[in-house]
Amino acid sequence: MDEEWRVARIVIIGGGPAGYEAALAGAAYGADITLLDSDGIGGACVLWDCVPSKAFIATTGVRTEVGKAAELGIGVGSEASSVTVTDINQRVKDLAFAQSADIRARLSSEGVRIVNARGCLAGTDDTGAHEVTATFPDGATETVVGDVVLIATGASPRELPDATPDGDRILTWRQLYDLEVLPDHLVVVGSGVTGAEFVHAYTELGVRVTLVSSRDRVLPHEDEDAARVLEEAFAERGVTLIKHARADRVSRTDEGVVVELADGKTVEGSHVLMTVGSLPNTGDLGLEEAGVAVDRNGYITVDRVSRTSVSGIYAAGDCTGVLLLASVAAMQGRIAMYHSLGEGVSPIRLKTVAASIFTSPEIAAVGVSQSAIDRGEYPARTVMLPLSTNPRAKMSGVRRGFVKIFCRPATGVVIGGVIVSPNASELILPIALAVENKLQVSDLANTFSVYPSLSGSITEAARQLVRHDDLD
Ligand SMILES: Cc1cc2nc3c(=O)[nH]c(=O)nc-3n(C[C@H](O)[C@H](O)[C@H](O)COP(=O)(O)OP(=O)(O)OC[C@H]3O[C@@H](n4cnc5c(N)ncnc54)[C@H](O)[C@@H]3O)c2cc1C
Ligand SMILES: NC(=O)c1ccc[n+]([C@@H]2O[C@H](COP(=O)([O-])OP(=O)(O)OC[C@H]3O[C@@H](n4cnc5c(N)ncnc54)[C@H](O)[C@@H]3O)[C@@H](O)[C@H]2O)c1
Repeated sequence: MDEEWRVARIVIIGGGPAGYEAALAGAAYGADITLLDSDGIGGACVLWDCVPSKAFIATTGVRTEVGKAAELGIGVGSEASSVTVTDINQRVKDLAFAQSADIRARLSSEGVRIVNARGCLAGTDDTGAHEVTATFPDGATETVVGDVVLIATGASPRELPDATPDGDRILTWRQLYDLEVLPDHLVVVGSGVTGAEFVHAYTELGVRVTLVSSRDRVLPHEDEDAARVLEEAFAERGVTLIKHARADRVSRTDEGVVVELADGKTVEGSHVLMTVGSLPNTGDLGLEEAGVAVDRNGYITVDRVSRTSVSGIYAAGDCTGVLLLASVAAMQGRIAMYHSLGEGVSPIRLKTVAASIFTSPEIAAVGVSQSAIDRGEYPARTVMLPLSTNPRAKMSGVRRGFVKIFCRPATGVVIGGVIVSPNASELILPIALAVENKLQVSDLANTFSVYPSLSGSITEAARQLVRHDDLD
């Protein structure tokens, strides 16, 4: 006898990578999916953060490549290449909106119901199913019912109380694409990944940049050797780096802006870009009334299969504060769907996440970090191979960069690595594959790499680890 299964009703709040990837995963299993999004499908990731910043950096990189031509004997220079910032910004915005439209079309074709509304938890009905109030832009409301709710509302730029962005001179990274002229002198406050990427991009366009870092170096959470390489690259491009400097207040002057630091010093510029982190979009979701636990910073507490403290309510992406990356958000969203639909699911493993910083050179890393090894948290053998000896690097005029690989001392199993080079975001994959699949350094070492290639440094680094591996 054929058994009729009731189709699971799933309500997803937020249409970024966490929400839309979950919707696609749920739809593939035949669930009835309603996706509520207030600001555009693709989320902040596609419209304001990841996608536009990477498109902007891809554009600015062209100017740097042109600038390198003279060194290789080609007679053009970056001074000759003019910049029309309004054209660059328009192309970036067009790409972002096109990407958003592609995702919307895909969701619709998979049968996902997309609702342009803000979602808020509104209790349960008689059957125990979760109710969500959808508030439309005109103020009208509708109640949507789900057996399962996924919260995927992302995060927003953190603002300092005395540095309110005005979209003109005091800017968040989401306001950069509306600039009609390039800043004469951009002050970037915050030396995390976002700050570093925009320092890089604007120097590529020839803009004078000052970076205000509250810490003793750029990229305080990343590999120290990689951060040092980036500081050298910044210094070469004339970036003024002010370390141990906390911005307290930013105000407008007749000419531009003045940033007041905690030690009483000031920094003047034409514009300031605030990159001082993000805050989760969890304030107006009815979480407290629903009993959904959040941490002291407002991030929703989840376990490794994206469950919150309330049965049937899941959360994924930046609103959970678990590694703020699009790839992690998407994985958390998919895992939430598989788990809620009773499919086989592996809990998320953060040690296998590969990530990249899109500076020049790029910095990509996966697995255990050098600092964790240095602290004695993981026994490991390590190798760091500079790119300066790589033939392909020499041919392309690449002077900076390295490959690091970390492996277990006895077995040679690869547990992490860092690559600093052009296209490190692409080159990290073999190391990520090795970490994910517990491959040994001998597996990497015995793999043919193309000659000449930058990836040759990965196999060479692995060979150096094999050579010292007495116990295998
Ligand atoms: C400048 C920058 C560059 C980045 N670059 C990269 C990168 O190169 N690679 C990478 O992996 N990650 C990158 N990230 C991180 C990445 O953008 C985030 O991790 C990703 O956006 C998280 O996706 P999400 O789905 O959790 O949230 P979001 O993308 O923020 O989407 C959430 C959506 O939910 C909507 N929403 C909020 N509240 C409600 C509500 N109540 N009802 C309905 N809708 C709601 C929001 O408006 C938004 O549209 C970058 C971040 C920044 C700031
Ligand atoms: N390429 C990528 O994948 C990419 C790009 C951008 C962001 N991201 C993600 O977003 C996350 C957040 O990065 P982020 O850089 O936006 O935020 P962050 O929180 O990592 O860095 C903000 C920095 O600003 C500093 N700061 C805070 N207040 C300050 C003040 N008053 N004065 C001076 N400095 C101050 C902090 O000490 C910190 O170093 C990253 O961890 C990453 O996961 C990823």
